[in-house]
Amino acid sequence: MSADEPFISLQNVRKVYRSKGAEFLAVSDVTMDVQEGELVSLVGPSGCGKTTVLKILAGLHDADGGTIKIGNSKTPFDPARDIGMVFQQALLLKWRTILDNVLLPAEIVGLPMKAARARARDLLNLVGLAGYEDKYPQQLSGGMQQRTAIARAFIHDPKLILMDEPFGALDALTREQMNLEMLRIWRESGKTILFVTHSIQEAVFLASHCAVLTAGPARMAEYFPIELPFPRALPIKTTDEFGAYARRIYASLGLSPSA
Ligand SMILES: Nc1ncnc2c1ncn2[C@@H]1O[C@H](COP(=O)(O)OP(=O)(O)OP(=O)(O)O)[C@@H](O)[C@H]1O
Repeated sequence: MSADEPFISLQNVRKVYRSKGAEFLAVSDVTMDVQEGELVSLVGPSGCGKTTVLKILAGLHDADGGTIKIGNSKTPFDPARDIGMVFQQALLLKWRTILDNVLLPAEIVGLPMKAARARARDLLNLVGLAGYEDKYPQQLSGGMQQRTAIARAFIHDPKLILMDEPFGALDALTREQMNLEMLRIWRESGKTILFVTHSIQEAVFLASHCAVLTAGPARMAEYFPIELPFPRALPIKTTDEFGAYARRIYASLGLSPSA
C-alpha cells in the first residue's frame, strides 16, 4: 500500500433517482479522495445533491455509476458499525435521558454497556454537557441538543462521521460556538469527518479540505485543501487568506465574476 492510500475514494459517482417511471439525475459526476483524519466540507447550492452524496457514503443509497471505496489496508471499514451520522435536527428520543440518547448506537451495535456508559459520560463532557446526563431533550436548548447528537455519533467509535448541515437550525452565535467546538472535537478525536454546509464561511473555517459542488445535478467543481493553520479562532475569518478561500468558492459556484 502507498503511504497516502486514501481512506475514501469516490470516482465519477453518479446517482439517478427513479420513481413512477420518471428519472431524475441528482449527482452527475463526483470524484474525490479523502485521507484518513481529514475534515472535508461539501458546499453547494440547495438541491445540488450534497445529501445524496452523504447517503451514498452511508450506504443508504446505491450509486448508479462510478466507484466508491471506503477503508484501506491500514484502516479497514465495516459499514455496519464504522459510520456515525449527525443531521440538521438532533432527532433525540424525548422519553430517554441525554445519557441514554447518547447510548443508543452502542445498544444497536451491541457494545458492552458498562464501558459504553463511561464513554458516553466522557463524550458529554467533551461536548460541554457534563452535568446534563439525566436531563431530557426538551430541557435542553437547540444547541445543547445538537451537541448531544454529536456525542451520540461518536459513541461507538466510528471511523467516519457524516454530518448533514448539523448547525443549520441554530442561531448565528450558537453556530459559531458550535464551529469552535466542532474543530476541537475533530482535533481531539482524529476522526475523518465529511460535513455538508450551505455556508461558505463555515466551509472554509472548519475544513482541512473543501469540495465545491455545482448546482444540481451535482458535479465536482473543485476539491482543494484549506491551508489555514490549526487551531483556528474566529478572527481568522477577517484575514486576507480566509477571504481568498471564500472568494474561490464563490467563483466556483458562479457567484462572483473573479476569484
Ligand atoms: N428519494 C428521492 N427521489 C427523487 N428525487 C430525490 C430524492 N431525494 C432527493 N431528490 C432530489 O435530488 C436532488 C438532490 O437532493 P439532495 O437532498 O441530495 O440535495 P442537497 O444538495 O442536499 O439539498 P439541500 O442543501 O437543500 O439539503 C434534489 O433535486 C432532490 O429533489
